[in-house]
Formats: sequence, structure tokens, C-alpha cells
Amino acid sequence: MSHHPPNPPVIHSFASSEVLMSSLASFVVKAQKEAIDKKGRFTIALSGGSLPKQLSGLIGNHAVKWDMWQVFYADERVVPLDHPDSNHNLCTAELFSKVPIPTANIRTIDPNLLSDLEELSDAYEQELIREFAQKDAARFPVFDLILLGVGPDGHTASLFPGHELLAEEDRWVAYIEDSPKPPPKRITLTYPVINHASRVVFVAVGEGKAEILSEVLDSPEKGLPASRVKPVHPGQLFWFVDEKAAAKLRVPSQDFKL
Ligand SMILES: O=C1O[C@H](COP(=O)(O)O)[C@@H](O)[C@H](O)[C@H]1O
Repeated sequence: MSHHPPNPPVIHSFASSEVLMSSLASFVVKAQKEAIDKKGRFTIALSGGSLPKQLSGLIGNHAVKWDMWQVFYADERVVPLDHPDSNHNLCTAELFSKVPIPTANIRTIDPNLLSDLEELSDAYEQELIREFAQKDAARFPVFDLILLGVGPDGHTASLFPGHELLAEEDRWVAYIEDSPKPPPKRITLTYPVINHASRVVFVAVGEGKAEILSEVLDSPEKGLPASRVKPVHPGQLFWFVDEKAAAKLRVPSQDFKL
């Protein structure tokens, strides 16, 4: 266990979502290179919502070693994989259908277990254990990169304000049957997993995010779900936001340099 306090978040604000997208792609490629140089694979967790669109800077990028990626979902809606509400379906439409990633490297929920949430989330946890536990022998998986979004209520992944899952300390993957945002049934990575990642990046674009960004970053003491993302040392939290989303922020942002 680390004795250092978590590093403060690094906030990068970009003039437009286009600049953000290309900087985010460079950031992901750098994280990928460091991970592959160190251990020959790159583990990443993706979110749904507005995030997948912001990854388009990776399409056609020859520095991306797709065959070395192991992709998980930070959260997933419990619906068939080709359902319009599925995060996997969205990531496929926005990214995976446009790049040469082997299908086996995308770790989806098991579509045969949709009727039993407990079995489904246990099976996804086993999927994580297969990837991380034997190779890294750690109490919690250490993702090279987790990409998150933030909803207007401050939720992230499928961790919602006031929900009992915010207190989960042991499980790697948990389920929720009463999501306030449809669809109600979801699974999610828990804080112990999110907060053990090497890097966590929130991506927020557009004026619709301005209010909640200020709440999450300027008033972390409110304890909104997104404010509880504090990777343990030496993990680092980043925010990639555009100027519209950053319009109400009081905390300073930093120039983006690789
Ligand atoms: O329901 C969800 O919402 C969050 C935030 O979505 P956004 O559209 O406001 O960016 C998303 O990160 C998560 O994956 C998704 O399941």
C-alpha cells in the first residue's frame, strides 16, 4: 500500500475538441509504448457515452499496436452486445470497426449471462483475474490506462451519487440494478480497480459539462462519484477538457506536453 497521498489531478484544457482528440491520441500512444516496452501488452478500460467519439485520433494512427491492446470496459450496460445502449456497441461503431484490433482482444461481457447479474459480473471479474492476477500477482489489477466520462450528476462509469457501490472495497466488478440513468442494469469497475490504475483520464467536451466539471474539481469535498477517482501513488489522474467544458473551472489547467 502506498504511503504517499494521491497526486493532484492534472487538467489539460484545449481550444477545441479537435485539438483535444489529437492530443488524447498522442497521450494514449505514449501510454501504450511505455506499457509495451515494460511488459509486452497494453491494458486499457474504455467508457461509453461521449467518450468513444473523442478517440477518433487513434483511427489510422500507425503508432498504435492494436494487437498488443487488451481492452476492457469501465462499465457496461446489461443488454445484448449489438443493442443501441451497449457501450461495446458504441465503441465498435466509433472505433473498433475502423481499426485492425483482433476481436479476441476486446473483453466484452458474456452475452449468455444477461439474465443473471451476479453471474455476469462475477464472470467479468474472472476475465480481469485471468488478465491481471496471474501476470501481475497484485491484489487489484493495475490498468495502464482507464478512460472515463462524467455525467451531469457527477457519475462516472456506473458509479452514481449516493449509491452503495461507492463504498465497495473488495470486488473488482460489481453490478447495479437501479441505475438512475437508463438502462437500469449495468456492471461497473469499482473504485479499488479504477484507483489502482497507472493513469486515469477523464474526457469532457462541450458547455453541457461546464457546471458539473466545476462541482467535481472545484468542490471535491462534496464527494461526487467523479471526485472520488484518486489513483493511489504513483498513479496519476488527468482531465482532458475543451474550453467550453472548462468555462466555469476555478482550479488552474496546465499546458499539454508529452
Ligand atoms: O451511462 C454512462 O455515462 C457515463 C457518462 O456519459 P457521458 O455521455 O455524459 O459522457 C459514461 O462514461 C459511462 O460509460 C456510461 O455507461
